[in-house]
Amino acid sequence: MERMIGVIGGSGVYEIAGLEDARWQAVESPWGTPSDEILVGTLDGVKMAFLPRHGRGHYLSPTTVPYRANIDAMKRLGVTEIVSVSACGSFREDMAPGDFVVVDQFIDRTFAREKSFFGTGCVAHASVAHPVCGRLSAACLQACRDEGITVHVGGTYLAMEGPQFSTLAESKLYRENWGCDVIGMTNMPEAKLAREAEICYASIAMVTDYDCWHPDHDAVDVGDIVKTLTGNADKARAMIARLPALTGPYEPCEKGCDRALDYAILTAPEKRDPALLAKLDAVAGRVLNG
Ligand SMILES: CSC[C@H]1O[C@H](OP(=O)(O)O)[C@H](O)[C@@H]1O
Ligand SMILES: Nc1ncnc2[nH]cnc12
Repeated sequence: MERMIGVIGGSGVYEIAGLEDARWQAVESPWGTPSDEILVGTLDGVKMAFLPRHGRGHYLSPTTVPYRANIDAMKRLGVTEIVSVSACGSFREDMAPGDFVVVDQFIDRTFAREKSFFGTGCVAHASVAHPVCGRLSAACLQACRDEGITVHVGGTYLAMEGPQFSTLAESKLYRENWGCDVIGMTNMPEAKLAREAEICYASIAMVTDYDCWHPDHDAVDVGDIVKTLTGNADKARAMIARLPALTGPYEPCEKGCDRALDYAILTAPEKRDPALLAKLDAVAGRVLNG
């Protein structure tokens, strides 16, 4: 197996620079059309694949991002690890706009999205107790530090449906009662689907604002967010450029992300739906055909 680092770019991150032999490649998926073509190339001898989550021109909302098609397309390309970079609001005074957070937990409050590749005809229950890959997250942390980025180790990301920002009552609930650190609209179900696809996943949340709980920041303003977003996007691209050198050649995941489906599928072989199995060829081919 060869390492291929996938990067999913969030708001403000619609391309990455410096790839050798770079080309935008269309990838077909039985789960729909991915957000965009995928920019493939090589960086320091490591294969890379970049996908802008909202599409170039930011035409997809957090609800309409085709999360399953995106993860499936990455799997079909041979991506072994996904680094997600996302804009987020902060619930903590010390996580200031411009800071990065290496997310390690999520609370999923999204409700209008398809969240699994599995279902009737092939039921599977993957564990997401530890929803990010510790090894990949450590590499991202190192890359941030090497770039001189102010980075926080660990944080709980509240994934909301959006597209509106939170009410003050919601913001206080997530911060004061639920102990969340940051808030965004896209990392769920992306992280869950990456786990089902047995792809290591790390999330770097880039703080753009203090949401609306902060006494000095009355309401979230997209104009202010965009100002911070541009600087964050530059830092994200610099961080990503350091990853190939830090990760080195492929090795099986010591945390087991690449074996997440080993005991997950419950449906008896004779009860499995051939049409669903065909769609699962990339995501679950290792366990279904192995
Ligand atoms: C730009 S403000 C809200 C928007 O930004 C984040 O997107 P992403 O996670 O893709 O960086 C947030 O989740 C919202 O979709
Ligand atoms: N405050 C916020 N809430 C949800 N998503 C965001 N993305 C950036 N800032 C956000």
